[in-house]
Amino acid sequence: MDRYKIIKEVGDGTFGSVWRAIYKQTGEVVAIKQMKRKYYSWDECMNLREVKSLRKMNHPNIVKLKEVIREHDILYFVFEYMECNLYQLMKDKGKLFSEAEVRNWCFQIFQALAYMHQRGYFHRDLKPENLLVTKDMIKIADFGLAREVCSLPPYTDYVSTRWYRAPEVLLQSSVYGSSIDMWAMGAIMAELFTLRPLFPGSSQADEIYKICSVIGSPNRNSWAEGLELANVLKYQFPQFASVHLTVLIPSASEDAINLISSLCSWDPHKRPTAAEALQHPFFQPCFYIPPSLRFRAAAVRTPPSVRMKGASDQRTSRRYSMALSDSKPANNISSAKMHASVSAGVVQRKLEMDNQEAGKNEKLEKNCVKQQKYRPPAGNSPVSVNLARTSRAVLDTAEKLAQMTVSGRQQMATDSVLSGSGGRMAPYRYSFEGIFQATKENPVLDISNIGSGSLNKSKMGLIELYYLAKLMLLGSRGRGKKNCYFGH
Ligand SMILES: Nc1ncnc2c1ncn2[C@@H]1O[C@H](COP(=O)(O)OP(=O)(O)OP(=O)(O)O)[C@@H](O)[C@H]1O
Repeated sequence: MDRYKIIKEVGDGTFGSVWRAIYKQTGEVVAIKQMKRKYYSWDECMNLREVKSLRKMNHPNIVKLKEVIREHDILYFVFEYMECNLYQLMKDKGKLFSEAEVRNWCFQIFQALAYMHQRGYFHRDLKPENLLVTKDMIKIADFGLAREVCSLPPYTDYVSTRWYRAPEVLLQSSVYGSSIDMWAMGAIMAELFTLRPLFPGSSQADEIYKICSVIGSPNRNSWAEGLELANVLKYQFPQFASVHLTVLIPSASEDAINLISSLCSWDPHKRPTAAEALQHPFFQPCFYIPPSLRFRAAAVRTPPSVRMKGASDQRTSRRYSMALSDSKPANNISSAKMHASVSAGVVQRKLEMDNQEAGKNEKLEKNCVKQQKYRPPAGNSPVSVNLARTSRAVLDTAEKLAQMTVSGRQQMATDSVLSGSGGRMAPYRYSFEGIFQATKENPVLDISNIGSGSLNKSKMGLIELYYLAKLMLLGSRGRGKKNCYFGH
């Protein structure tokens, strides 16, 4: 730990306290989570869900675990540092977020969830406090409760914070799955619009009561399994008719309301998966750039303007991956608080984020995918099939278009023709302020902000115009098909 300079505490959770720190050698800012209980062996640490799941995740919207350190039986996780959590952001916000902001965040989170769920994990404790934000970027953190989809039920341990807890978990089902994350996302999305929790239950029973009072009590049609679960518990749902969510979330568009309603469906099978949610009309203005292109884009150039100072890349994290030292303690460290500089002691550190793990992961993913029931992305309506096709076409076209623009971009990078920021080029990063909300790490392209005055054509290269025109064309094709998704 003496390699880090501890700056200040930035969070205190159930299992650990989190500190902002600086990696002395490079000046990189990191977050160090000091676990509250002691760990007497490495095996114990490596068996932790947080370690097991996070070491397999490599996604721009999942907070990166850079290093694991055990020193004097105290366990530290070193993460990439994020400025604040979504709860803090909501708390400090004087006015409501714009729909574009909500969309941008949710799009990123659904991408991370799609990645995670596909790889056989679900988070189980999604809440605003576990969504970390730096500028336009949002990342999922706290994998303390993450579980493998393939791990065998029954799941009997405590999961999720009450306000975001899915009804099947409230009713003590032991066979829930990744759709509990989707429920939580519905509640979080609604909260982003209103800055108030949608189901602020004061107890387990009150939580169900609050849910009934918003989405209406379940019946045989909406959730037959739920009635059975309630029956087992001898629980009777309070009787409520549903309230139209527009009444509770007046600032949200019809598309947003439609997505929140499907996410907050009683029946877990009726909730969209993360991959399906990404194709919802609410995200129509967002544009997803496939990971293959992100890699190429990153290889071209990374403008300093969008890169966190000292933020590490994978190469940096791999540098620590082999290290595993074991020496005698020199000083004892207080388990209560970390000090500005910690002396060297029994140090064991490890980080696993290599391709071998990724390989293993693919296998797991395949197995999991096999076991999952196939569900068509958007019901069986021809409209939804069209939508799915349109989205696929958008992706394909994006890939082709971006391939076309790679060389052009590279060439122009040298003469700054396209630069919107003093000669700094941003391949695939669309540096035109107010138009594109995209970063290398999370290239979400939001064209919803394009307005008459927002384009500075003099700064815009032909390639951008072509790309933009294509996007708008593709985007407009889907219009008029809204509100038909997920059969609603
Ligand atoms: N990488 C990070 N960068 C900046 N702040 C962070 C980071 N990770 C965590 N935090 C802050 O610390 C808080 C607690 O972290 P975390 O949720 O991981 O701890 P926990 O003990 O598992 O909490 P919980 O009680 O939710 O289980 C977060 O809400 C966040 O504000």
